[in-house]
Amino acid sequence: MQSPDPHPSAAAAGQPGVPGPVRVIAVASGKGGVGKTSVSVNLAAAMVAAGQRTLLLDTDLGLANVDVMLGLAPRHTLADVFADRCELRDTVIQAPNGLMVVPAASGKRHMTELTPAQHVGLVHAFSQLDLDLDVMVVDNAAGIADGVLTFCQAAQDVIVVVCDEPASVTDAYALIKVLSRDRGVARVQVLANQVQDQREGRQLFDKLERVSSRFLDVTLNYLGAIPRDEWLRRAVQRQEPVVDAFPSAPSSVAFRDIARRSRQWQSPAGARGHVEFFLERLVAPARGAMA
Ligand SMILES: Nc1ncnc2c1ncn2[C@@H]1O[C@H](COP(=O)(O)OP(=O)(O)OP(=O)(O)O)[C@@H](O)[C@H]1O
Repeated sequence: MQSPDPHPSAAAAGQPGVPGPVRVIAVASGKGGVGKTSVSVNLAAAMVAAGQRTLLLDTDLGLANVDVMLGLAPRHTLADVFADRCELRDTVIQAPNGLMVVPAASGKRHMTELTPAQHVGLVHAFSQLDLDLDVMVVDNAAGIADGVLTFCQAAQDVIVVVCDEPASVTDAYALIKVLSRDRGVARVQVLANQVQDQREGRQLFDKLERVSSRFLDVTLNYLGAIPRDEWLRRAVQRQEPVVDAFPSAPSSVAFRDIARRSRQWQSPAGARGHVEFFLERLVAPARGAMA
């Protein structure tokens, strides 16, 4: 990977041939296995189906599985970019449904944590990517590692996926707490996954909301719920998004509804809504960490 460009955000919206506003949505969960990657893949696929040019970025260098879920066989991954074996643009692959994907690499234990220099390098690499995008969905690793927090802090919106297990709720709260206290994140979207019914989703949100409003200075929005759905499991087996494989499945209907509503989110005050905003916010904590 090349050294950072001193002017990484030369692109300005409105100029001919220059990418316009890109909404960056980070998906995180605290606890692993709650369905974060399923949510990232299907939300991104639903956005593509709605006509939005969407890139799905897998940042889980330890247990990456976006490519597996989509049946892709990447030649290069994010891990190759960090090892100077290729450029970021070489990693971008297109899924059959038109979704653009930057895959990570599975099993690189030594790479699970990005160093501040790697963050800066990634920022530089993104600034060189000449893609016309409306949305970038960032699938994060489970947990509250620095890299996860940095990606969430840099995005305009953070979706925290939670399911009805005590550890999921506790870990989601821990994630929201560090995002709010240490990273200044003021708003978090909560998505309940694998619910039996709508009431269960709302109850999960209420639990989180009660404790957050008492102890934290953060606004939680209830994004909705994805039902526990056998069709989603079948789609995972087929290595396809459920929204494409089984469009009328209950989970597909829920994903499309959430994708539609996410288009109506207001940008937080001060956010310019461009990919440069994401890049600058990624690079800022990295510079701080190096100082
Ligand atoms: N709404 C759902 N209905 C039925 N099964 C689901 C649902 N969401 C996720 N699953 C199943 O749960 C399993 C874990 O999902 P997924 O890999 O998306 O979780 P994750 O949170 O990304 O895990 P990790 O933290 O390991 O990356 C998958 O096998 C998937 O089939």
